[in-house]
Amino acid sequence: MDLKSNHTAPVLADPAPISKSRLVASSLLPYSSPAPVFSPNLLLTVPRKKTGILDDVRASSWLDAMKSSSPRHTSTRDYNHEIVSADTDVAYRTWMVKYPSALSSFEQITNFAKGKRIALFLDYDGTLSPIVDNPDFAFMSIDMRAAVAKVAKYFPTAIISGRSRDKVYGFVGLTDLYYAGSHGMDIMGPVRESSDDPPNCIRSTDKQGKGVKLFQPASEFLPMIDEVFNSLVNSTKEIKGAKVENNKFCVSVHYRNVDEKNWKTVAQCVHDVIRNYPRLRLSHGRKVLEVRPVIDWDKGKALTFLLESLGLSNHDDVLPIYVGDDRTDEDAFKFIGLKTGSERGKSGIWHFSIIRSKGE
Ligand SMILES: O=P(O)(O)OC[C@H]1O[C@H](O[C@H]2O[C@H](CO)[C@@H](O)[C@H](O)[C@H]2O)[C@H](O)[C@@H](O)[C@@H]1O
Repeated sequence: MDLKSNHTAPVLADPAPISKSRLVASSLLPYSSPAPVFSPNLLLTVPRKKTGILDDVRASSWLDAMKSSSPRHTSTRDYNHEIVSADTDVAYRTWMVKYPSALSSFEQITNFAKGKRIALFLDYDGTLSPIVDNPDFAFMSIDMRAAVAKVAKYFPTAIISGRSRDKVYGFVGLTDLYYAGSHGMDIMGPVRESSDDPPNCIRSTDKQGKGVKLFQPASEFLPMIDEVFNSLVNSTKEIKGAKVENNKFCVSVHYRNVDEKNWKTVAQCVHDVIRNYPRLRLSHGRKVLEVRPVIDWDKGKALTFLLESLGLSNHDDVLPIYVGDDRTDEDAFKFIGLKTGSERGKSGIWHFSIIRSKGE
């Protein structure tokens, strides 16, 4: 990997699929076989409806989804060696074989990256910051900020978060990065004179006065999202521990601090509000229900948009890397897996094992 080159990278993400621990996978394929094959199905384990509207919160799949999107930690490992406890199930072991540790495979990954232009895409919560009880206090460490600042000197680097863009920028505070908030529905990216801008894309300047492209494909949903946010704040106000967060183009309803016996009530509140909005859908995150517009846009599409804006799309020598830990990150993994697969006839995923506290 040429650290002096000004561009590109492998994709690291955290699907936390069938496992009970946080994982980070990379869609890089090691040179050697057996090649881990990217399997989107493996990563998508929570039942979802196409419309996103839940028909019946009493259905067991609903609470199952809430529980499985917040897996409990049962295994122990360190950063260099996989140490799997006795209760780790077969599916998890199989997964680990298919998607080996990125840290143990680091040489393979750097070999793969040699001569390539890397673009780095990072999720925020659970990836750059630890998962904490209060979403307002999910600060990244000084070391993490320094590491991100350093890598951004060598490679174009973007954060793609479920948070509002302003909020995630407030947490990260680095000016050399690009930021996409609201699960990619609010992108501030680089301007490339030769590219055609899609509708909803405007040229603007950032806080430093630098020319930027602002792309908000769900802008028409702003009033609806505000309305839904207010309704959800109101309907959940009696539920102890529930917290509703306005992420501009989507709304998060947190149940991390709600007693599990009241999760159904949270679900019912969300259901009762969004049943009146057929153009909104629901997705699951870590102990959070996310209400978002039904548009064909996600973190994978945001990654594609940013690559294009950087002038790095459709180049064989470009290696995008995505690091993430949540279900919404799977859209980005999927894009990178498919891209890598179709362009190189193969694809690869690695994971990072990160010690996670119980119930995180
Ligand atoms: O795409 P991300 O940057 O990972 O954002 C996804 C959601 O992250 C935040 O919630 C999660 O982290 C909180 C702080 O650690 C934690 O309290 C919560 O339980 C997690 O779900 C954020 O608050 C959400 O708005 C984001 O959508």
